[in-house]
Amino acid sequence: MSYDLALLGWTALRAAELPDGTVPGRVSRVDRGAAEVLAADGRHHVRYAAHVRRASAADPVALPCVGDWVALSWLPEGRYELDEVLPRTTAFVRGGVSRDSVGGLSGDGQGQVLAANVDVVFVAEPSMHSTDFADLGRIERLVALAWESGGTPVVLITKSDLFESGLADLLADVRLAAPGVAVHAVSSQRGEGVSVVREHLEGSRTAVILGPSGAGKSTLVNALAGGEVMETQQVRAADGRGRHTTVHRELIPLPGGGLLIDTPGIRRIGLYDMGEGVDLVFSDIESLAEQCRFGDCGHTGEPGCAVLAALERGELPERRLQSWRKLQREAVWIASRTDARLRKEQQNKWKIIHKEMRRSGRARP
Ligand SMILES: Nc1nc2c(ncn2[C@@H]2O[C@H](COP(=O)(O)OP(=O)(O)OP(=O)(O)O)[C@@H](O)[C@H]2O)c(=O)[nH]1
Ligand SMILES: [Zn+2]
Repeated sequence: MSYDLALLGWTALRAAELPDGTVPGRVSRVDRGAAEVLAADGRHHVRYAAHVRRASAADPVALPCVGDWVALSWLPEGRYELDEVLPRTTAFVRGGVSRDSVGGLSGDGQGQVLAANVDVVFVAEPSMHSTDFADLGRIERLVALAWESGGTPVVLITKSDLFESGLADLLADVRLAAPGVAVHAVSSQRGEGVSVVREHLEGSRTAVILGPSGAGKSTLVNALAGGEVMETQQVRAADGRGRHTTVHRELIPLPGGGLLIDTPGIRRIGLYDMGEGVDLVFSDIESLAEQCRFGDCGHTGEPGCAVLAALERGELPERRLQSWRKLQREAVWIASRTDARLRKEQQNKWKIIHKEMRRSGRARP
């Protein structure tokens, strides 16, 4: 069994970063301390080299994750070992804070990479869901998250068949909420817009689909995969063998080209991983704010406030301003949590250094 690495997204740029004497592979799944890796000569279950384990213990961000390109070394005992995680071009990092089992926040969190080397981030929002219409605020959050990862967001208004009458207006509103982002209407049920989604995956790009439960993500994945979410003949180089059994895979090569990453972590990803993406998704308000007379303008009635002026002229929707304020409050809070963690780390580091200094001082004759 073999894989065509180009169809898994391997590029000349990445090849230049591969250490001599190793072979490349892409992580399709991780288990504790081991990964499933797709390589030119097949699929391998590999353990991490000692230096990878050490680096990961010091900083969880160094842990291999789904989507990573890695260098494999052949060991004398006849198996591969994961020797290095190649530089990531993009990453979804759950940093600083993490959600605990009851959905609250636990402050002990350390950065954790949920998926790497994701080129395209589809943000799926149903045109209509139960009695609700598309939630623009949620789109803004997820687009911010997408920017933060380094990937390119693409908004998909799903289930477009349910809201045909208002679709044009809705798309216009969504385009205002996500400046500079491609916005498409999709109906997996009717097969409309699916080919546009596929176009974003051309060139063997890797994507994730974010969105609320019931947005139609799974239905869209099946539409993209042509009904079966499994490896296909096309991705596996011809090897004369038939299709093999479906294995739970989190990196899914699609028959039409391109790959999807679908993991529980990515499905649960939410607000708490946004960081500076907020500035990008609200670039219109940010640039208005730069025109305010006072550098520290709070946009609450100060003279010469460009933000409120735009609001009065009807150029800035009230909803969007509120959304921005809300996200900013949350971002500040998250930043303060993260900083608290950093401060603590710094303090610990200094404690160790001081201890060392005292020790070496005592040791002196
Ligand atoms: N009318 C209509 N219904 C759709 C469309 N796509 C999906 N649905 C329906 O919406 C419901 C939810 O779809 P799913 O694909 O399971 O949604 P999901 O986003 O994967 O949901 P989770 O797995 O909970 O995250 C199902 O009943 C689908 O049949 C569509 O294009 N039009
Ligand atoms: Zn202002």
